[in-house]
Amino acid sequence: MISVTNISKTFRVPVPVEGRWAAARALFSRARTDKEAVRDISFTIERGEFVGYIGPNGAGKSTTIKMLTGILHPTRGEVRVAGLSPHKHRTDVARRIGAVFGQRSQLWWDLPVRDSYDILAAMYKVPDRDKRERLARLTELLELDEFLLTPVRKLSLGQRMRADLAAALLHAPDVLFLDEPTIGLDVVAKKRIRTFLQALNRDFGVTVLLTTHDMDDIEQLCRRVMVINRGELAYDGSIEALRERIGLPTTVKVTFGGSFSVPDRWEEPFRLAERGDDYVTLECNRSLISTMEVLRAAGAWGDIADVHMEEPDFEDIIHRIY
Ligand SMILES: Nc1ncnc2c1ncn2[C@@H]1O[C@H](COP(=O)(O)OP(=O)(O)OP(=O)(O)O)[C@@H](O)[C@H]1O
Repeated sequence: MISVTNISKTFRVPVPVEGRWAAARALFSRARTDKEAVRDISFTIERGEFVGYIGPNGAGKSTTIKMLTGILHPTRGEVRVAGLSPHKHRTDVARRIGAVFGQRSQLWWDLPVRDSYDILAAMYKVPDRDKRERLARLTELLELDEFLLTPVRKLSLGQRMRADLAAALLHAPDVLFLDEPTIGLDVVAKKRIRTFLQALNRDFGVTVLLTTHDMDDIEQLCRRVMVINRGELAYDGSIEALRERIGLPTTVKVTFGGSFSVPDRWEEPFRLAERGDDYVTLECNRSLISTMEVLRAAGAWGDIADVHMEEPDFEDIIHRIY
């Protein structure tokens, strides 16, 4: 559905000026230099995938999305969305894709939400019947009823995000690009958006590329994650494989029913992290040993009453990569 081959994007930017009166001198300086915002990135995304695209501020995420949507043209390399070049076939590609930029609405600020949908449907040449059917379905799924007649500027952030999602889906795109769709939302509103996105991907087969700084978004929604750092693709694969690659330990807390004794040494590759009155906390790398094997070993130390397992926090993993 999306194929990206060795794309790079270079911007001409003013040369940074240092020293006395730097700001004033920068204002009048004509010196320019090249800044490579995206460097030699390649990936493919199949139809129906839900992929997370993450990276620190300034890593090149938005620049990539802009090249995928045809807003920017790569300096080098090739982009194909549904077999088409977003730059050369911008209108055709626009019909196949939807985009939501959390920081900025594509709705008309002073108009009631429903009027924006009428304008967008006309722009995308959505037949009247399709528009009515889709809007009815989206209204139900996103609970738009309560504010369809309200001007966009009066909506809460959560309502606006739902309204924007519906706007991006009115022309039934195959691919949805989401840039921070849950930014600034409270827990309940985030959950609502995530549930909707899950259903959209699962039930309607929409391919989703999600950019976010919210690691819970990624963990709950994406099977695959791509990490970009300083313009380069640093990782592309599953969250589980990323956990294993970084090698942060899985923690297993074993509580014993009665007395227990910890031997001085054992064969299996796990370590004792903590010992309490009635429990031990063990750390292991699950690519080296299964939890069952850890428990089998700990079972020889006493009667196990309870087991609690914790995977390494995704946030910690990301910090390691950045
Ligand atoms: N139009 C532009 N002209 C010059 N430099 C740009 C332009 N757009 C982006 N850049 C630079 O390219 C780099 C990548 O920016 P980009 O917006 O793609 O990052 P990002 O990963 O989306 O960051 P964030 O998480 O902060 O949104 C940054 O150093 C940015 O300053």
